[in-house]
Amino acid sequence: MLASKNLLAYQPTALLELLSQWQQAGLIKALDLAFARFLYGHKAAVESSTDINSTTLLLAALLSHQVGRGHVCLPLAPLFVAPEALLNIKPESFYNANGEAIPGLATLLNGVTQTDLIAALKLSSPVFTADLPGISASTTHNLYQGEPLVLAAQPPSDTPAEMATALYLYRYWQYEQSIAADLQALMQPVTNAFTESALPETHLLNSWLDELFTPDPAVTDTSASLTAINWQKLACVNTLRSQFSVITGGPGTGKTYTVVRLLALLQRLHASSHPTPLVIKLAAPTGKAAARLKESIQAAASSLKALPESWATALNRITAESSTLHKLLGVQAGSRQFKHRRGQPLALDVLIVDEASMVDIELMQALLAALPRGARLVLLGDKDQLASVEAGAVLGQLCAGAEQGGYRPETLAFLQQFCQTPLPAWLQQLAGPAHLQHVVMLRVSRRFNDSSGIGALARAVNDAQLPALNAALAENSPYTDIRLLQCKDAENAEQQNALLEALKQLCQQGFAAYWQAIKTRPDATCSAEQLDSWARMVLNAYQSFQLLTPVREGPFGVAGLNALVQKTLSFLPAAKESSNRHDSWFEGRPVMITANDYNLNLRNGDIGMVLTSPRDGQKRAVFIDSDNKVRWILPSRLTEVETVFAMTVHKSQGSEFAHTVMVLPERDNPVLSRELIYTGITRAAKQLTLVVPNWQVLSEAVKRKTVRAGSLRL
Ligand SMILES: Nc1ncnc2c1ncn2[C@@H]1O[C@H](COP(=O)(O)OP(=O)(O)OP(=O)(O)O)[C@@H](O)[C@H]1O
Repeated sequence: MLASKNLLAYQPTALLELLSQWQQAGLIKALDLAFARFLYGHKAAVESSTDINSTTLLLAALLSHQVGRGHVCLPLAPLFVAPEALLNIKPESFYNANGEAIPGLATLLNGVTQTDLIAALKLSSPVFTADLPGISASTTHNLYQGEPLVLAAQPPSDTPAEMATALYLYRYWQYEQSIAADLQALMQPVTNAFTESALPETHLLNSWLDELFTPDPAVTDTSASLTAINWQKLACVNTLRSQFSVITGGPGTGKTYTVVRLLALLQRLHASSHPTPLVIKLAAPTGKAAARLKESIQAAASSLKALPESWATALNRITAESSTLHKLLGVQAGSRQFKHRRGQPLALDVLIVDEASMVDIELMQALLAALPRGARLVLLGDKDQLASVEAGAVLGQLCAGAEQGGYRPETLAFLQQFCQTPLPAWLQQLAGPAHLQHVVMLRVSRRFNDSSGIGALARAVNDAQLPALNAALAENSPYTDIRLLQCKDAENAEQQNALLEALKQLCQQGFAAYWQAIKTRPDATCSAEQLDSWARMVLNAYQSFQLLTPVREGPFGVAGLNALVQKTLSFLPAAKESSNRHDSWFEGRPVMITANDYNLNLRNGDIGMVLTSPRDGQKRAVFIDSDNKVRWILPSRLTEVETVFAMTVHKSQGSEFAHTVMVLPERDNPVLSRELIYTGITRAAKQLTLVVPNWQVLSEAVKRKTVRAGSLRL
């Protein structure tokens, strides 16, 4: 019977037919099917004597499916443990439109072992077997003959068993290899002026660090050792040990505060033996994040003015200029390759990358390849945030285990020299992973202290503590910075209407500020400066209130919420005009750029506002560029834009809003995860409103932790 046949009994053509049925049923995408078909055709084209079998075709389609979901590879073992969790596709047989049973993944894998899969892959011509025991990396490289797939058998030592054997697209395998090799080189103890031996005496370094990191009056809890430890100082000093380091921490834990002090320290150390300053560059994955980094560095640098005179030269040499990573590396039209790459490196000594969780594997590989010899790389980011939109979760992998420290005895001993409080023994791990020796996690949030509901909620979500989540959001909770709007009964139409009404009211209040700002329009005789400062005021007022949602479709998705806002805000001509196909450029329309526009120098994610200039009565979209200049752009020049009363949580990464309203959909959706909820919550700087049409959706999302497959071996 067809439904009970397992994978090994399928001919390739029959398997392709089955994949086609999976695609029609929405289990996999057209691209995944096309990839399997391509491989079958590829085999015919190369007239290989070896075969391509149904196992390879199935796994290739599944790999393509996984890459589309952000994974770097397809680990084989979890296919047998929890295929649904791994792939988010139905494991059992299901039925097509004609009521016929179609075998699902579990049926296909019935009676098949991982050894069967590996044996079949190894027989297949499009599969290259890498990492064979006893064969060196360079020999492996020489053996490669252009196969599109790579079967990588990981050494079992420091990788979880379930990741042990994985199938890769060649490109991603290559990225991982390249990142691992570059990081390994950067993690060696440095041999230039910053080697540990070249550092000043510990007591001198300690006194410099004490000047930079004065005891923080905000940290009142000195009883608990974790908060008594000055993690910022440790992060700063740990960075001196090698050319690579990571400073991770939640919102407001002082990543920028620390890094600006690190820059001062590096310049001071460098000045003692070099006449010219270090060339420091700052970058972030998005224009918005780059602009925020610049602002935060400027603010943090100005807080250092009280330092003793001996710091003056070093402080003058701190740069706050930041750019996007793409701009730094030099995008080349029509090419995936950047201007700066291996052999044509960047001209810098120190590179600070903020919001590193958003850097995908391809960009990370390009960045590391473009670093010049001897340069220092510091990644800043929140390991608990959503990973990059494209495949990979490099920051997450580099920080895996950072809560527990994972420090080898020599790392802990080094750090202890700079910490008055004894470091807890649990931070030590005899053979701690190499990468964790370069990571320091900042653990005290200055923005969200003990009385912050946003902080409490973020912690509850991160720890998947549903009781704590309930308590933080309860009506009698002590927190004034968070508010819950919910339907207690998701099926109750009356409650749903009440929820929508409450959301409309919230929008009326929240969006009133920017409309008030628009109404302060200067008159036609105003100067260019007056015009710009009006636009700046409107944009700033707009930033104070933002709707976020995890999804695009449905009443609580981006489209539904944008429509709701336009209908609700009576002050917008939008309610009438937006229905007019020819004039969606109504005044007060907030817009987001959805694709980089190199001609206009606008970046994906930039937010602007449509305003009518009092000077000529013409509408323009107004943006503030990375140099903090106001730009007035004719709407007709903008092609890739969308209204952004509401934006996806993904798009909100790297931004924060005074009052964030996070609206969840009414039905569960596989994109909802703990990281997504955490990211949305932590976009709120002062006030958070959580809109929950169905409590089940929130609790399921918090339970769903995304682990992206990939296995950087360092
Ligand atoms: N040790 C400290 N003493 C006093 N103030 C501090 C200290 N550390 C951080 N702050 C203050 O806390 C606030 C948040 O710090 P900072 O912006 O550096 O955090 P962050 O981790 O970079 O935040 P984000 O999540 O926005 O990237 C800033 O106002 C900063 O000046």
